[in-house]
Amino acid sequence: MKEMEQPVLSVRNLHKQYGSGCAACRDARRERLLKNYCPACGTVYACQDISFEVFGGEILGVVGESGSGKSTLMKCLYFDQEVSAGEAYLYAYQEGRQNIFAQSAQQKRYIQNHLMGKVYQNPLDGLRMNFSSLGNIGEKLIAAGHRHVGRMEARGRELLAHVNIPEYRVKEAPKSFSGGMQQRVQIAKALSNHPPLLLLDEVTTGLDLSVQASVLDLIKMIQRDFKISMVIVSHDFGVIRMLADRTMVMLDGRVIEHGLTDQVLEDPQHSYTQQLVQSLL
Ligand SMILES: Nc1ncnc2c1ncn2[C@@H]1O[C@H](COP(=O)(O)OP(=O)(O)OP(=O)(O)O)[C@@H](O)[C@H]1O
Repeated sequence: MKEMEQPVLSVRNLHKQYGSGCAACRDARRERLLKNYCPACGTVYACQDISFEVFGGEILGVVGESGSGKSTLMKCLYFDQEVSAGEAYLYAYQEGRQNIFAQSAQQKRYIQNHLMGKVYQNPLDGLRMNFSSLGNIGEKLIAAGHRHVGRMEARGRELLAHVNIPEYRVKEAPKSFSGGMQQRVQIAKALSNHPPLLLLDEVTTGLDLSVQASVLDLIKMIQRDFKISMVIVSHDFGVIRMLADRTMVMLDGRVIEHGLTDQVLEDPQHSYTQQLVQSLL
């Protein structure tokens, strides 16, 4: 019998709140929230009880309006923020037997440096603007324990060529690049250690439409060439439709719908998803 495929990432009951809560909003009293916000104490319930899996080579899209909790979810997954509760398992880490949220700071750094890549909406968060593009990739390789300068440079050149940075510009710093080129360097950097999982947070937001299209094409090409699993967050269902195999719709910190992207598009169940799909027509 064929063994069940193990998920690359499995997230269970992830919860993130900003604030300690009060008698009016704790436990089962969440119906008293205004969207994700407790008017009595100001606590924000940014992510509530989020569970999902990502399988080998697939793209999971996360779509939702501003403030629905998408970026918080990504920050928690990449340890940019501590979760308030919940568990996550990466198959590449101890064969998925250890909750990565419960690991030491050192182990979390190991996971960040070897097993995950993240591409931020704002290139300032993912790149050192004054380092050369090759230097940015070198930094990530050094953090993962590489020391051989020649091999690191060769890897950097190979990756930058893959994301279409011209060979003659690889020693330039990203600060002199266009927004689209900066995102390409971020993607190359995130890929440098062959991570099994890539997290992309609103990576095309703010780019011109034609530049957006070229970055989306690049993401599709990377998935095809490297068979890498991805979680892609966007407020734009058009982006998710183009890239994601499965889609999770978030509203007010909760997942309100989850399914194959085609299914969600053809037969949206929740009224909010219906509005999102309508807006695409
Ligand atoms: N550091 C923080 N302190 C308090 N509340 C926060 C903090 N960061 C985010 N929030 C709140 O958490 C909620 C979710 O924010 P988040 O940035 O995850 O949403 P989003 O769906 O990514 O939206 P956007 O695309 O606009 O960033 C929002 O209500 C936001 O105000």
